[in-house]
Amino acid sequence: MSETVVVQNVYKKYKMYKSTKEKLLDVILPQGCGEDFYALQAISFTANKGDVIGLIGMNGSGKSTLSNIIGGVIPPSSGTVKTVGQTSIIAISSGLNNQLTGRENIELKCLMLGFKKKEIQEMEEEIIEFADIGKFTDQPVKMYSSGMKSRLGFAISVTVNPDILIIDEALSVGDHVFAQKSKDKMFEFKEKGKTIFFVSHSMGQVKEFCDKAIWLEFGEIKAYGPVNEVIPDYEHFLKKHKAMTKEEQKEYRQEIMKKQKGIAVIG
Ligand SMILES: Nc1ncnc2c1ncn2[C@@H]1O[C@H](COP(=O)(O)OP(=O)(O)OP(=O)(O)O)[C@@H](O)[C@H]1O
Repeated sequence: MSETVVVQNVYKKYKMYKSTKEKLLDVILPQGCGEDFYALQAISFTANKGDVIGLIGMNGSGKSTLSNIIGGVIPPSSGTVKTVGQTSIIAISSGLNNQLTGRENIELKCLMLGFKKKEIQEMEEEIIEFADIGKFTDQPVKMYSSGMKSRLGFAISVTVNPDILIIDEALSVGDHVFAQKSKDKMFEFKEKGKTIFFVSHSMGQVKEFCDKAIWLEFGEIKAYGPVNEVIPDYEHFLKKHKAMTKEEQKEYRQEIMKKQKGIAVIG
C-alpha cells in the first residue's frame, strides 16, 4: 500500500498571554514572556492512498490545527509532515482574498498550485458552474454571502483534482442542493482512491463516509483505527464526559495536561 501522508512527532506550540503588556514583553525580553500552550503533541501517523480518515474529538482538541498542518497552511513547531501529491484543503474560511473577484481568486489559487494559463482557463468555467456564483463571478468576494464564499472555496478545491483532500466541516455549509452536490463529489473522490481527511463533529457523517478515524484529545492522538472500532469508544467517552460535573471535567483535563507537560519536555 503506498503511503501518501507521513506525520512524525508533530508539535504545535502557541504562546498564551494574560495581557497585551505580556505579549509586548515577549517580543522585547530575551527570555520571553507568557505561557507555552501545546495545541498538538507527539502526533505520528501514516495515511495510505485510498484512506478516508475522520478527524474527531471534542472542541479544541486540535482537529483544525492538524488539518491545517497537513494542508501546509501553517507549519508545525517541530516534527515533520511528508505528503505525496497535491494537497487541497476545504474549510469554511478557505483562504479567499476578499478584495479580488471570484474569477481572480480562481486564477490566483490555480497559479499558486502551479497550473498553466491554458489549464486555468479550462477549469475556470467548471469551477464557476459548480460554485453557482453566476453574475457575482466578476464581483469582489467581499460582496459574497457566506454560502457563496464556501461554495466557491469548495469548487476550487475539488476541481483542481487533488491527490490529498482535507475537508473541514464543509458538508455542514450551504443549502440542500449544494450539500448533496459536494457529498457526491466527495464520494467520487473516495471511489478514485484519493486520500481524504474529514473533520467533523457528526459521528453519523464520519460513519457514513470514512473507513478510519483519528481521535484527538487535548492535542494528542487517543486512538487511530477502523471507524467501527474508534467511534464506539469515542461515543462511550463522550457520554461519560457529558455526565461529569464541570469540576470533574476540569480535573480530567488537568490530569491529562499534567501528563502532557512531561511529554512536551521530552519532545
Ligand atoms: N492561533 C492560535 N493561537 C493560540 N491558540 C490557538 C490558535 N489556534 C488554535 N489555538 C488553540 O489550539 C487548540 C486546538 O484548536 P483547534 O481549532 O485545532 O481545535 P478543534 O479540535 O478544531 O476545535 P473545534 O472542534 O472547536 O473546531 C485550542 O485550544 C485553540 O484555542
